[in-house]
Amino acid sequence: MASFEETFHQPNNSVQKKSSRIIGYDVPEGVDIRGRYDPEFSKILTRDALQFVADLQREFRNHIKYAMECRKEAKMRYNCGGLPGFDPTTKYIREGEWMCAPVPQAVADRRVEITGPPERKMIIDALNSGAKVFMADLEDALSPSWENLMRSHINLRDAINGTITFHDQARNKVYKLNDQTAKLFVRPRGWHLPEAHIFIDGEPATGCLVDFGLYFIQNHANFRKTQGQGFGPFFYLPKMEHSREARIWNNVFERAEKWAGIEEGSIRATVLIETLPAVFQLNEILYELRDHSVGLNCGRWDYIFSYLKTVQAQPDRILPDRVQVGMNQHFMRSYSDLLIHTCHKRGVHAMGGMAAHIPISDDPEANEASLQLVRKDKLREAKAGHDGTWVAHPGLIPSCMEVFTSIMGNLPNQIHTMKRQDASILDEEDLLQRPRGVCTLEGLRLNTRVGIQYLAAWLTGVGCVPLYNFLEDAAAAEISRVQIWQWLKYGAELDGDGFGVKVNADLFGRVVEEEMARIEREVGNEKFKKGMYQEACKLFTRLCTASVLDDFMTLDAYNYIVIHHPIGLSRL
Ligand SMILES: CC(=O)SCCNC(=O)CCNC(=O)[C@H](O)C(C)(C)COP(=O)(O)OP(=O)(O)OC[C@H]1O[C@@H](n2cnc3c(N)ncnc32)[C@H](O)[C@@H]1OP(=O)(O)O
Ligand SMILES: O=CC(=O)O
Ligand SMILES: [Mg+2]
Repeated sequence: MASFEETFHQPNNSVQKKSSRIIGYDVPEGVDIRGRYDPEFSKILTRDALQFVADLQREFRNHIKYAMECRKEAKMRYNCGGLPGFDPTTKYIREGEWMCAPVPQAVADRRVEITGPPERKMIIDALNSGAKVFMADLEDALSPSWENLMRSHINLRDAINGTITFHDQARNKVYKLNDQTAKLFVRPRGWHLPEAHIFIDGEPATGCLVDFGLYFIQNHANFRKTQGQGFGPFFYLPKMEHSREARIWNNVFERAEKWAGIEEGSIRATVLIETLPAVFQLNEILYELRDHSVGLNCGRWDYIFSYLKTVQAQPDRILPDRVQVGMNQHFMRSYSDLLIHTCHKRGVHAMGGMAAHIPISDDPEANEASLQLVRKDKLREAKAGHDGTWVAHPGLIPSCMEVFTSIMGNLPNQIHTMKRQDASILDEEDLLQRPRGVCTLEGLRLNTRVGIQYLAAWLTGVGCVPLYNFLEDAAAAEISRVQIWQWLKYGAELDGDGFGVKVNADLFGRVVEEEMARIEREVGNEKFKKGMYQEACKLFTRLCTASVLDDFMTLDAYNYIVIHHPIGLSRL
């Protein structure tokens, strides 16, 4: 018999033997789990679940590869001076008379939705929060370490079973679900991210197929009984750039429905419109998903990030300070108005964007001022015709609920009452109008401080953090990263605060040094030493100064959080 040493260090550790006792996952042919073994995780990673994920991977991997190649090809066109626009070959879809399937009763009213990573306490708080929907986020708000991912699935399963509890030892407080809870949506990762702890046929699995597959197989039956009134499960789909990517999701849903023996159109999804190319595909995306759609959402933080990426080769499109790129910019307002018009024409929800403010607990005056800004933004959304909106923190729910109710009254949504016919004429010029505003040294400093702190948190497994009274997640931090890259590349002039200096490597180097010192002062010496600030600084600096812009900072950062077991196996 092989020694413990020999068996534990075998390259395929899906099944690890300790003496004669099996301590590994029971995997189907071609599947290799390289994440840590845990008996609790094995209840999620059942043989059936892994077979289902492997089947999805095998059926769709070439479609995904093709879609990712098309993204590269489009990027090349934009980098040669092109801009995204409406596709003449799909005019018949934009102008055709068709509707999405009727909205299920269970999710007709979505006036306030709360989001958050599926941590145990957070899920309970969010489901009990009084919001209509909780979007459990495996994407912008989650650092997708193996531990986080597996625990998220355990927590989601327990939430849907209604058995989830959490004991806060420090406060001796027990958390459990109320009788009335929010409806649960799950957001899997974007198409571009691999899941490097699960290999299928020798390749890392596609992250979102793992997220979808494990969640669906475990929960579809219970979800439809307890949450969806016969429909579901419900999803949010992030970061798509083209309707061909929506078609893959539609096919995945059909495949899953067939597998589960449930009616076609049971699964429903809201697509985040959060890339610049996707705003020219609103109809096409809804059309592909028309039997599975519950609308579109303005993912405005990623949208700004995507704007920066898409126009990266165009020095005349330098973005002003991040804080100035709000919904008052013509291109942002046009995006939201066109989205509302399109969704309502096709009979589905047009969801608003995330309020990044979070309560300021130690300063009532500042808190009230911040809440006023949120109310103003939400009033704009409700009046424009959005059917609901996003908040990141339960403290914002009552105000946002009040604002939407003041406009919608007892109606569950505005799908049939706010057609926004006026927005039907919005064209490429409106959607691509150059943003106005100024660049400042303080903007450069803030981007640097926020970007480094966010990455430092992400590397230690925290995907969403409060920084300077705002939430910072992957989408928001990406804006900071790409903005610095753009300012460096084109030597942007920081004239907004009277300094009149040009951004160059020297200035950025000094800012990084000074902001690292400030971070150390703010978080304290002890936390700074123990944290991942130096690693984050190195990574962030590399990303900002790269000669070729990285598509996503989380792709590089992911290499730091992948831990293969047995420890020491190569990661990708
Ligand atoms: C661009 C986008 O993609 S947006 C979508 C992705 N981003 C998100 O989902 C952000 C979600 N929000 C969060 O993660 C958090 O609100 C943070 C990290 C920003 C701030 O969290 P904290 O510092 O814990 O906030 P705070 O201390 O004020 O929390 C107070 C209470 O509210 C709870 N809480 C805070 N945010 C949430 C939330 N989103 N959902 C549920 N409960 C929450 C806390 O757990 C805490 O509960 P307790 O009193 O029972 O202990
Ligand atoms: O996911 C939401 C966003 O704004 O990005
Ligand atoms: Mg996003």
